[in-house]
Amino acid sequence: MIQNDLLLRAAKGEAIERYPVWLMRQAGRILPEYRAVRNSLSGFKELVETPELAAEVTIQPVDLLGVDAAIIFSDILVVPEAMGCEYQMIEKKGPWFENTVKSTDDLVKLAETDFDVEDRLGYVTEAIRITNKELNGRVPLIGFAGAPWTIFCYMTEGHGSKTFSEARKLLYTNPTLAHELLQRITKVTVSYLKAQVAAGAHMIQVFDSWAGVLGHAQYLEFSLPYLQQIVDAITDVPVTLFSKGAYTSLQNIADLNCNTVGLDWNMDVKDIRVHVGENRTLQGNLDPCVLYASHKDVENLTKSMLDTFTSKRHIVNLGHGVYPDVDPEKVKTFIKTVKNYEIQYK
Ligand SMILES: Cc1c2[nH]c(c1CCC(=O)O)Cc1[nH]c(c(CCC(=O)O)c1C)Cc1[nH]c(c(CCC(=O)O)c1C)Cc1[nH]c(c(C)c1CCC(=O)O)C2
Repeated sequence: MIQNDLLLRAAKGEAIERYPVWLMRQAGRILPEYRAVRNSLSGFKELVETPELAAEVTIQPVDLLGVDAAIIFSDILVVPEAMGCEYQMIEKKGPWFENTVKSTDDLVKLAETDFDVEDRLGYVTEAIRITNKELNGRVPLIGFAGAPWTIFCYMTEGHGSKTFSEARKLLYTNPTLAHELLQRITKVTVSYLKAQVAAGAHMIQVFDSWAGVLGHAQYLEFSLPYLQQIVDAITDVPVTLFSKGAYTSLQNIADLNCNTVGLDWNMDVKDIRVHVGENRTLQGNLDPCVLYASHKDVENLTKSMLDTFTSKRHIVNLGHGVYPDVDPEKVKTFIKTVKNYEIQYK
């Protein structure tokens, strides 16, 4: 039994007393308590791969910030790694893959997709089990994975990019290879997410962080069918699809069998509600930069966002992950404002 199950009720469209609130990338980054754990280790990956410590930093924002959900501390890049593309997390630079997939030869060198997820990613499911034991039902625990398109971006490009032109190049020069790789990623992602649910994740979020580099037709061809396979396979818990920058495909995303659609801060909540209707919960979407403003402005701008909601079907969040140098006190003001806001749509 979960004591505070607001998040799950909001995702399913059930009655709520107030809007639930959590932050993407709340585990880590902004908390000095996170950095203390992180700095005692050799690096980010050691933290990700040590279940007791991953559980500890997962729970920190619940204790210190008062969010209505925990999200398991891990990374979307554990999936390509399990498939045979090892990554390094380079300080101040981000992810780096020594081996990328650019040809059929590269594809055949990858691991078979029918490996046992517990074998290669058991540290994540173990972290989920430990977290739930320690949370003791206080709030739900969110599991997650990258969308196949976003994982494809890292596996082909090898690192972050503004344009992901290497990834997009493949869509034109070798679409067959692209689809093969996307299908492989999808297969592993489905097994991985099922393992997270079996271990105790109460909800799943799929991050399509690089949706915005694709045009509408390409999104429909290279991302949406794979998201569809995922939502159709994860049936036991609510699923959120967050496709950053996918303005022109939002209706198609909402038409998939998901519970919640994540919105980035450029998306207009009112407008999207008109198009999506009452059958989906919307998550988001305060500009993460609002948290650099004064406490008074954080409060006012959060209230202004809440005033645009015309439904109970909302989960409050930022429009993307919280930025690393944000003052945790501003995050607390954001959370407090949401908690004190009187909801009109019960
Ligand atoms: C694109 C992406 C990645 N990882 C993730 C995404 C999708 C979300 C998004 O769009 O922001 C998802 C992610 N990464 C991390 C989480 C933990 C849970 C949470 O708090 O939300 C989650 C959900 C931890 C992390 N992942 C990373 C850190 C920082 C590393 C550190 O502590 O040294 C954390 C806490 C590193 C990471 N991991 C990634 C990058 C580009 C980087 C480097 C830059 C950055 O910090 O964002 C890939």
